Parts: sequence; C-alpha cells; structure tokens
Amino acid sequence: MSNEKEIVIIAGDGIGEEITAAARAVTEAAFQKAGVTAHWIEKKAGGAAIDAYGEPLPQDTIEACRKADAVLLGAVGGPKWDAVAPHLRPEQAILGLRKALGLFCNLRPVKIYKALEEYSPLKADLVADVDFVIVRELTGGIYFGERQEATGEGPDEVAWDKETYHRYEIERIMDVAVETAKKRRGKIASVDKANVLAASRLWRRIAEEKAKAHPEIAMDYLYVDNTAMQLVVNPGQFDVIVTSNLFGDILSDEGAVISGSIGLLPSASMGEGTALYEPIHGSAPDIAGQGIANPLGTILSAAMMCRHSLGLPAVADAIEKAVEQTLNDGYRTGEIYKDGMKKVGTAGMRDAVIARL
Ligand SMILES: NC(=O)C1=CN([C@@H]2O[C@H](COP(=O)(O)OP(=O)(O)OC[C@H]3O[C@@H](n4cnc5c(N)ncnc54)[C@H](O)[C@@H]3O)[C@@H](O)[C@H]2O)C=CC1
Ligand SMILES: CC(C)CC(=O)C(=O)O
Ligand SMILES: [Mg+2]
Repeated sequence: MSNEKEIVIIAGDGIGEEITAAARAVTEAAFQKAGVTAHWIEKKAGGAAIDAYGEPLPQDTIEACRKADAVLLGAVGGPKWDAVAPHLRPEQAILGLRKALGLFCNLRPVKIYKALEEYSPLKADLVADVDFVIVRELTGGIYFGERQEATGEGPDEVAWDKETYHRYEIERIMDVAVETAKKRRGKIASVDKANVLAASRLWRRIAEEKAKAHPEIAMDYLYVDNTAMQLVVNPGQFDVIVTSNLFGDILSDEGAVISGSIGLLPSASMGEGTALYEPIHGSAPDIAGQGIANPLGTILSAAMMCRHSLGLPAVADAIEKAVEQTLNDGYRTGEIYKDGMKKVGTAGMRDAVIARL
C-alpha cells in the first residue's frame, strides 16, 4: 500500500476549525514517525461554505471527497445560519455528503477510559463494563424522508416528516452489525419502536431474519425508550446496538455522556464511497473560538480513519495509546477538569498527545 495518503479535511463551523487543526497535527506527527506522507486538501462545507459560496455543500467539496482516501470533518452549523432556508441549512452539508458518498453506516464506539471513570454520571459499579458500539443507519429514515415545513394558519398550522425504510437499507446495516458483532462479543441489540411505527416493524422483522441466518449471534430486540433507560441502568449488557438514523443520533449522545464527555467520542461513516470520520458532537457555538474545546473525539476519529481507510492500523494504535496515556497523565480540557488535574485547552491537549506518540 502506498505511503502517500490524500485526506480531505473539512473544518466546518464553530469549534470545527480548532478541533480539526489539532487532529491534523496529531496525525501528521504520527505519520512522520511511520514514514507516511499526507496530502491534506482543505474544503469548505456547512455555514463556512454558505458564507463563501452561498451553498452548504459545493460540488467541488463532494468531488474532492470522492477522489480522496478519506475525509476528516469537524462539525457544521450555528445560530448565525439559523434563519437560512431549511434546505440550505449548514446541517444539510453533513446529510448531503453522507448521501453523496453512500455512507449508510455510522460506527460510534463507546467506552470509558480508566482515567475518566469518576467523570461518568453512571453508578460506580456499572462503569467498568461499558464497551459497546452503536451501528447507526445513516442515509435513510426520517432525516432523508419527505417533509413539509409548517403551512396553514392558527390551530391548523401543520408540519410533518416522513420515516421510510426499504428492506435493502435495513438488510445492509444489519449485515454490518452482524460482522461487527462477530469480531466482538457476538451480541446485537436491535433497537426500534415496533410497538408503534410501521418502519420499525419492518426493521424488527428483518432483524429476526438475520438472527435466524446467524445462529452464532445473540440478537436482542428492544424499544428505543427502554434502551435509553438501559444505557443508564445496565449499559454492560450492550455489545453492538444497531438502530435507525434518528434513534442512533439520540442514543449516541447519551452514550457519549456516559463516557464522561461528548467531546471524547469518535465516529466512522462508511459505505460505498470514501469514508468520513468525525466526532459525534456538533459545532459547539457556545465555546467556539475560545481554544477550550476537547479535540480528543476528532483525534480518535483520525485514528479510526488510519485503521479503516488508510491501511495504517499501527498508526491508529499509536494515536489511541497516546490519547489514553495523556488522560492517564492527568491532562483535562475544561469540561472534564477536576481539582488536581492538569487543565489544558485544545492546543495543550494536542501537544500532550503528540508528546506521547
Ligand atoms: N455533525 C455535525 O456537524 C453536527 C452539527 N450539529 C450542529 O451543531 C450546532 C450546535 O448543536 P448543539 O445541539 O449545541 O450540540 P453540540 O454537540 O455542538 O454541543 C452540545 C454541548 O456540548 C458541548 N461540546 C460539544 N463538543 C464539545 C467539545 N469537543 N469539547 C467540549 N464541549 C463540547 C457544547 O459546548 C455544548 O454545551 C447546531 O447548529 C447543530 O445543528 C449538531 C450535532 C452534530
Ligand atoms: C446534522 C445531524 C444529523 C448531525 C448529527 O447530529 C449527528 O450525525 O450526530
Ligand atoms: Mg448527533
């Protein structure tokens, strides 16, 4: 495999610039040690692209992503663009890019670092058992269904969003869940709302078919409301959670916060085209530009990129180990800071990780 890698880097909005710069610097440092050369191609998406070109996802950004080995993205959105037309919002860039690249699967691994166990809001005896991955369907469901913005007047004013799932969309995400579970503890929780929603009933029927076809997998079926509760009262039961776009979005923020901070969780979006790596959080406009955002979710996303797209598992391991050591050595950004720890900003965390590579 070539030692030259082409990576599209999309900072996006809010803290996007700060966290992607930190992840790029860590990746560069790890590449240097491994003798790998990165060609970083900077592209705009989200509010930054609206400001520059009048549209959230320029064709030029999509084309560059298609040609690259991988895409590293910060986050998009912010109050500055809240008033733009709904179909032109910065968030459409993320949805549009996922669709354009055929990224139907989003992997969101959740674990609690030993050094951060006391930061988890979970009861102390539950923390050690947390180790699961959310396999979220990413290009279907209600985020991509037909919608009607508010229309009409008075009590009859109405708006709606349609949830649609086709068999092929559910089958392929179930297949990813099965393959993921085979490499882990062999357990899948298929999460839906089949007691109410037709799309969820199809989801569950296909999950049952997959369970029959793979007797080596232990498949469990849970409603999403119960799952939200189980994540807090008994998270150790989960190995692989497979769920729809909307439910996966919500449950993964819950997964993040039980790990100590939303700033810690990475993700990989994969499917047909170039894979895309991004932290699970948003653009955090409330702390943007202050140099205090936690870059670890983006740095760990870069590690996932090295493993899954660039054929560099040793570099991925090195980055992940350096992050763990940094936390063990007491470095903390503000949102996970406690007395006695070493308080750092985004750049300080970046440097601490680089020093431990
Ligand atoms: N993938 C993406 O680009 C996403 C974009 N968004 C967009 O981001 C904007 C803000 O959305 P919110 O709902 O506020 O979610 P958010 O995830 O941006 O922020 C929620 C809370 O977590 C904190 N936070 C997030 N990332 C952090 C980090 N790395 N370090 C420390 N603290 C961090 C924020 O300061 C805030 O208090 C919106 O425009 C939203 O649409 C939201 C989620 C994902
Ligand atoms: C634009 C949103 C769907 C992004 C989001 O919240 C996510 O993917 O976690
Ligand atoms: Mg989300």
